[in-house]
Amino acid sequence: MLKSPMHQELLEIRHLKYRVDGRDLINDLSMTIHAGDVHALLGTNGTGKSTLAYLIMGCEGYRSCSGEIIFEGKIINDLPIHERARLGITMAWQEPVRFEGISVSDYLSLKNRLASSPLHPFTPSPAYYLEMAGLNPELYLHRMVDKSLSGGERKRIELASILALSPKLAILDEPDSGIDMLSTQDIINVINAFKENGSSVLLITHREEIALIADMASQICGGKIVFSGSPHDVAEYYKSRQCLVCNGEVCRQRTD
Ligand SMILES: Nc1ncnc2c1ncn2[C@@H]1O[C@H](COP(=O)(O)OP(=O)(O)OP(=O)(O)O)[C@@H](O)[C@H]1O
Repeated sequence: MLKSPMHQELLEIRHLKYRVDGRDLINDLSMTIHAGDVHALLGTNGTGKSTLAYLIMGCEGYRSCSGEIIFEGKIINDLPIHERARLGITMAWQEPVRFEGISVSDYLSLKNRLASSPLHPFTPSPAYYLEMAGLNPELYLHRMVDKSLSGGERKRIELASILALSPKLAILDEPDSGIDMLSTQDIINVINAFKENGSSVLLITHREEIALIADMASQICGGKIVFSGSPHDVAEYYKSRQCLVCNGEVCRQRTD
């Protein structure tokens, strides 16, 4: 899969709307992610971050939206999830998937798209991906992907597997959620590894210290992007928000 030239628009979302039971979960949302960038999406609970991720990925039940989702210049609204994956969009779920009956090493080898490319000068091993995700390969390569792994360990293995896929766009939905032992530095290492791999990242988080490692950031509120800019500016804006559970009204008044 050829990488996009750096800094061209990789993903453009134009006037996206997604309505459930008479409520706009995503409300006229527009944003752009440039090739090679880590773009942080900051927002409090229930503001539509995961919904946006599912819409970009084209998950079941999330395809009847209006507006445009454009990937590398092509409107992908009508494409099912597997075709979007084939284009190079991949997502790490908030709650990682469990693949039982397979070793961690085999699981990461299956996902290692670079290993099947004879053109790639350096094929990272499963051990490399595990280390990038903060797990000691000696302790984990031969473990089985089953219930004996803790939630945090599964999440790290999931992140390692997304890295191995080397996607054009990795959507990381709260990579730090539910795993207090996944330190900020570990997350920074993983994000940097994505960048080194040439992947762009949509980094979903509600922690401004995580957003600060991005190249660009946007704040989502009430299903709408209310502010985009440098991670520092967006983090400052986010810290000064006046609502705990945000429906977008207060933020929209600030930007109108
Ligand atoms: N299928 C659905 N039907 C009705 N409401 C939904 C549905 N999916 C999501 N919602 C609601 O839409 C809002 C946005 O949900 P979403 O999961 O996108 O929030 P989030 O920003 O990812 O929140 P968190 O930080 O808590 O994960 C929430 O109020 C949620 O309850």
